[in-house]
Amino acid sequence: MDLYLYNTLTKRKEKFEPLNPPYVGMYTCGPTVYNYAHIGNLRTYIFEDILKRVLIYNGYIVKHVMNITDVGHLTSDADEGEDKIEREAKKERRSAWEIAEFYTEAFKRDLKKLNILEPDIWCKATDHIQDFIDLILILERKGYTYRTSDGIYFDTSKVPDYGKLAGQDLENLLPGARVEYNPEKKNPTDFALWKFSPKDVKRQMEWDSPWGVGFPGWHIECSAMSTKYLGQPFDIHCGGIDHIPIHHTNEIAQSEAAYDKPMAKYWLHGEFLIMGEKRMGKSEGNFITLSDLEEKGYHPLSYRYFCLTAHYRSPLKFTWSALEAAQRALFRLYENMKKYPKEEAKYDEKYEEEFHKAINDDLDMPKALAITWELVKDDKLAPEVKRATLLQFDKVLGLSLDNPPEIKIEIPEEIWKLVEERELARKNKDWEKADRIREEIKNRGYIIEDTPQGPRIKKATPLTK
Ligand SMILES: Nc1ncnc2c1ncn2[C@@H]1O[C@H](COP(=O)(O)OP(=O)(O)OP(=O)(O)O)[C@@H](O)[C@H]1O
Ligand SMILES: [Zn+2]
Repeated sequence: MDLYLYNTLTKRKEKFEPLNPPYVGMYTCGPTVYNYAHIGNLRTYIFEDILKRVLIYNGYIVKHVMNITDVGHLTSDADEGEDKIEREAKKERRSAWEIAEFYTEAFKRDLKKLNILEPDIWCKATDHIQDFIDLILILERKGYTYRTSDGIYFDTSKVPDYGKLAGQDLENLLPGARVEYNPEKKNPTDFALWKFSPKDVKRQMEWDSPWGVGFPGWHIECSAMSTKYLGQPFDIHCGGIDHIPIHHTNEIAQSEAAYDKPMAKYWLHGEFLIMGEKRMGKSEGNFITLSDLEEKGYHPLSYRYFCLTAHYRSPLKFTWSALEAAQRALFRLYENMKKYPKEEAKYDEKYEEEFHKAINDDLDMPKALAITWELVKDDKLAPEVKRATLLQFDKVLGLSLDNPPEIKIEIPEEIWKLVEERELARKNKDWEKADRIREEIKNRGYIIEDTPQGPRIKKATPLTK
């Protein structure tokens, strides 16, 4: 079945035709590891995971590379301000290396909790300094670079189709860059390939280079590492939509200038998770982490399910009530799954075809979920066939349907005591007392649900409180 994907480069949904089938090279811009990922960042990694699973579902052999930016990402994407890692190191009074290591591990744990398949190659910027220098040397030799007092810059006016990814004329590009326009730059859109260490502050991360001691620009990192591991051109490059006008535009400019061939064939971008009226962002100061959700009684996979309810190219507004609804739906799916007998069966071909069509239509996950529920509600299908079909879908959904998780929460001893007291009151038909205890338990942050198997205790979420 043909697979269609929306390509930011051509602004069209295109039939996916890899350069070297059945192999697919895929590069996803990884995190800048100066803090925990927020659930907005994680929405992008969930979208990329769905993309990768859909490719695998279609029989492709995917080589997935993800970088870790542990140096060079400045507080402004326009090459101004402090290095995010060094700034955090100062704040936390730890070394920049420790900060990077700590948040890299935290990031990997988040991915695991969300059932995100691990990349085949993780590449860390600080392990590839020589690769960056080599690429800058090629650009220098070809006349694309110039020197200012604070670094080596790329001259974007030398690239006739600069900005083609964003599809705007240069006047409209990079409003941020123009505001903070460094007067030594020849063009507002020019960007740093190598920055010199400042004279007044000692940096923790810095390296010698043919131009002076300093550190790489953020964009050169992804250009050099993607080409090193996937060649050029490679098939798919992705990230969040904020990467279109600056980061990916600059990656394309450097890589194509260096090698005179396209960088990647397909460019896919995930829309934002919105919090209130703005995108969720560390720099926006309105962010929530996966641990915040867990502390409030939500399972990470409920967040994954929540993300699947929207198309990756639509903004998604985060609300607690929507997350609550997603958790309920997911756990209803688990309840159904547990009821089906674990017998060998083949999946239902009609449903599988519909599901496959939906995912191959530019990853239409809301439709794929609707088909999933249609299947669950279909009385004509044998339960073991339902199970087999759901397991087939789960190769893409990634919701652990074969092994539904429980929400593991620590229930304090005192709450158990109250639960037992309430059970006793109920046995004695003292309903008033039982209700009083239920209220008491609720005030302490837990919810009792009476089920035929006895009481079940859950941590109260902001909505059930
Ligand atoms: N609100 C959001 N919704 C979805 N994806 C997002 C959001 N904010 C950032 N992203 C994406 O998350 C990924 C990781 O970004 P990165 O680690 O560079 O975060 P960041 O830019 O430092 O975060 P922030 O801008 O929030 O401080 C990128 O692909 C980026 O496009
Ligand atoms: Zn990148």
